[in-house]
Amino acid sequence: MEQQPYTDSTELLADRARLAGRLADDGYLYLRDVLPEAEVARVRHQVLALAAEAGWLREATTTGTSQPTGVDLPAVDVEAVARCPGPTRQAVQKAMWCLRDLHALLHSTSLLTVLEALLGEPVLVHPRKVLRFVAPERSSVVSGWHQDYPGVQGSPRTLTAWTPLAPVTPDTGGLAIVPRSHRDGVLPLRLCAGTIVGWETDVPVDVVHSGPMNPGDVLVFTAHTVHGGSPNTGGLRLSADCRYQPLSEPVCRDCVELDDGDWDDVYRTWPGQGRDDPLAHYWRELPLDIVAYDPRADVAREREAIAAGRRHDPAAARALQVTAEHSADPAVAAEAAALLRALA
Ligand SMILES: O=C(O)CCC(=O)C(=O)O
Ligand SMILES: [Fe+2]
Repeated sequence: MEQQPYTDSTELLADRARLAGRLADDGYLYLRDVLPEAEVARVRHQVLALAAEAGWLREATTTGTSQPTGVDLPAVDVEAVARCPGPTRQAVQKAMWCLRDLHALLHSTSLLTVLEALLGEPVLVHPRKVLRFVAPERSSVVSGWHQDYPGVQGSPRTLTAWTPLAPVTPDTGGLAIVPRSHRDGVLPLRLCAGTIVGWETDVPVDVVHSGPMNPGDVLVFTAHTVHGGSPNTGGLRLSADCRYQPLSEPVCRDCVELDDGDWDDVYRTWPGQGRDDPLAHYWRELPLDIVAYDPRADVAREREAIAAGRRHDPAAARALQVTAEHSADPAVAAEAAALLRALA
């Protein structure tokens, strides 16, 4: 697998047609200095404050952890994060994700201008944003090669923006992109025990684009571009991602509604509990075509994981665990749990 640096498309920002042409050719854009650095730093400090409160950080130092760009990041106390009981860890991550400034950052005018230029029409910013707090050793399980479309559904023209909240170095790894991988629609998957979802895109990966990134830089890629998080052997990797689509196209309900709790729980942490806040429930004013999530591909994958489990295929371990925890069919979940125990 050949590693090459991202193609820097920053200078195409002034030329909408060439910018859109580059995205259509390569399946992604690497753009420097799109987001205001002070706004990124504000979110980073708030996330780090929550991490410190949870006891997840070692003493902040100004030596040793200094990154090349001069951002001083405290080191993560990996053992403390590992010791943290699951529900507490989820609560801390949820508190990070709820931060109003995180949501506001992903609505920044400078970023929306780029996405409107690329989509050529009014844009829906997906309400469900993602914050990733990746401690070094957690990265033995990576996001793995995948396309966003099967999970996001709705408009196939959806674009993802991925942005680091702290510098991405070769050690922390960032988001690797398989250039020109977006041209053949939805690609097949294969079982893979080392990824978060238990599957990865089943295509040969010859060339990968990656590289260091600074706060303010953004990667934009299509819903069919193959990409995945790189292993993190360094310090904390902090990033945010969000999806943007043409407002006129269908959007999947799961990109708008939360699985656990409702949006008012999120806004409870916002100033004035989000009352009269233009960022709260903003999509309710918009003429959305909301469609149901189509579970057929997930169901087929659950069946495949079960079949592989019955063959004692160790590659099915993670997919069986996900099926055991999340299948909508209790009999399938129970069989997945039993097959997983048999594999161990
Ligand atoms: O940061 C990662 O590990 C994965 C991010 C990703 O898959 C995305 O933003 O769509
Ligand atoms: Fe993704």
